[in-house]
Amino acid sequence: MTKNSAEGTEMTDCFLQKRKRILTEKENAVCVRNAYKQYGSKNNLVVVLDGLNMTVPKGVIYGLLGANGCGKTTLLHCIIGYKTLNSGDIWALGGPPLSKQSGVPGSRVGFMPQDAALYDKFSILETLMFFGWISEMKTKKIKKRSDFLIELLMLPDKNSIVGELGLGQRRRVSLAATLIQEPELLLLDEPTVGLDPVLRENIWNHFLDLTNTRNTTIIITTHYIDEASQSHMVALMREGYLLVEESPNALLNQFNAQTLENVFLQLSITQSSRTSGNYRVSQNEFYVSNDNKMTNYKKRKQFLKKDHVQSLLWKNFSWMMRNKPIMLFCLLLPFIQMAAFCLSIGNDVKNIKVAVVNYETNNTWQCKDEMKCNDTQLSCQYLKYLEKMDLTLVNISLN
Ligand SMILES: Nc1ncnc2c1ncn2[C@@H]1O[C@H](COP(=O)(O)OP(=O)(O)OP(=O)(O)O)[C@@H](O)[C@H]1O
Repeated sequence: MTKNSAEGTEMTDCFLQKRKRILTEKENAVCVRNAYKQYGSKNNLVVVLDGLNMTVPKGVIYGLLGANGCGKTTLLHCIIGYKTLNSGDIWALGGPPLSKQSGVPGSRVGFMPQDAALYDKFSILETLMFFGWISEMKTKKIKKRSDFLIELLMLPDKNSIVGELGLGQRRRVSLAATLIQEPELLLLDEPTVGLDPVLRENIWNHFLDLTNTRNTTIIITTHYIDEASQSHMVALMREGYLLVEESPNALLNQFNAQTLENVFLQLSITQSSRTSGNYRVSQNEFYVSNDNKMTNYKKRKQFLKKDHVQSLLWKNFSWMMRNKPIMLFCLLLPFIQMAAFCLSIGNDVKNIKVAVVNYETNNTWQCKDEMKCNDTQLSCQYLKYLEKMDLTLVNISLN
């Protein structure tokens, strides 16, 4: 356990108790009940979530631990609505999985995926501007917060191009993009993997600050047990469900252990020795009734949002400014096409014989030299016009 967490364990427990007391069913940030998720078909079936229950009260850091491939990412994807459960229920911020909540604006949720999903051509600042705008933030606030996050996450110059950054730096930019909007709920998939210890400490202090000052809820997946011990709640995921979901201090007391690693070892051994997978250390105290499921689900989906359109236009514009030759070609292409068309097949025909059958003048083709306003032999006009072009008119009779 780090110095920070050791000092804060008692405070953390008080903090958690206080949160629990004031919680009502509706106030949980995330609730998962009997979640079942499988991949593949009969011959190649992988059960990733197997009756998983999870309760995340508002305003806590929830550390989700588990071995590689145990299903942490899948669980986060189901909470944000990117993937759907085969069975079971999920409530997030009082409604269904987040992407299915029409009324949940971007500023309420931040998700940092495991792979930094960033636009390579943007600079760091442009990336943060883009994510800020699509979360409906004001430009001035984005700039201020960008400066803070660039310093906090020890990022290189704000004008550095994302595509030219190292993998670790790109992940930090991705974290900054998630944090820029100060959302109500943060879901972070291994945000600190491979980071310098000092930087990890800074980031965790910021997380603690967010929960204290803004009541932000943070679900964070990690492989580092010492890191997770700084959370207000930790959960250990194994074989498709959570073996435990408690505050670190309560677990240490309950298992009479010195470290969380010991607790998890005991739990894993106990689980392995049981034939059935029904052992659960803690039961979820904050059950949410079905009535809440549709909360926030009534507003109609907005098809076009001004901020989204602005962000996308800006993204494409800045791409064009960086690729001037391609932009010029795109702008000139219609003119080039028009010119090519006119030069190749759009010219007037010349030096060909044109057969004329003119019933208006009874094929005599004796047009008056001067036409008057009330003359009806308009064909004469047209034939005279044709004669002026380099055409040879031949009068023929069809009789
Ligand atoms: N789209 C998919 N199709 C088939 N199997 C998948 C798919 N996505 C994930 N899996 C499998 O589901 C299991 C859980 O994957 P998941 O990425 O959720 O685990 P994880 O705990 O996040 O792993 P890690 O810590 O390595 O990121 C793995 O065995 C993985 O191979």
